[in-house]
Amino acid sequence: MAAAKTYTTTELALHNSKDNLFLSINGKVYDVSGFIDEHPGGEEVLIDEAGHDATESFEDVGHSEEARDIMKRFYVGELKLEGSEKPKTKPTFATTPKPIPAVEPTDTGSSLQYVIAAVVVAGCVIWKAIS
Ligand code: HEM
Repeated sequence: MAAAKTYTTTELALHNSKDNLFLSINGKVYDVSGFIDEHPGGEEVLIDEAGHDATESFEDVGHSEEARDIMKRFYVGELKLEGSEKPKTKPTFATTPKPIPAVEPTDTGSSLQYVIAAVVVAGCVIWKAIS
């Protein structure tokens, strides 16, 4: 089997017309020119993503396993990132980390100490009273 062709984002962007429509999903490049009319989600969404990295929009739709199988038929190569580009892959968690709330020092500890002391004192008093 021939080695997969590698496409830069610039090369990918050249395949942006309806009859020559490439897009990239999770670092792989697909030629979906022949699938536009069959796409259950309609042709518009594919045309909108023509020549682009469509990972986010593809994953946002929540495509089925069947869709991912169909996709393999259109695989033409790998996306090569240029310069400072970051790879787009399926985010399995929120990409913006939530700030971890700072643990504010509370006086819960010291009030608990007062409660324990009060219980001990009360226990002693009761024990004295009944003995
Ligand atoms: C090779 C690429 C793609 C393939 C093989 C593919 C295949 C499919 C299939 C089989 C479905 C039917 C539902 C399912 O089985 O999940 C579907 C629905 C859909 N697809 Fe795609 N798709 C591709 C790319 C995209 C892209 C890039 C978008 C961009 C937004 C997109 C948007 C949608 C939408 C909006 C639906 C309709 C979902 C619904 O009605 O619930 N698809 N696609």
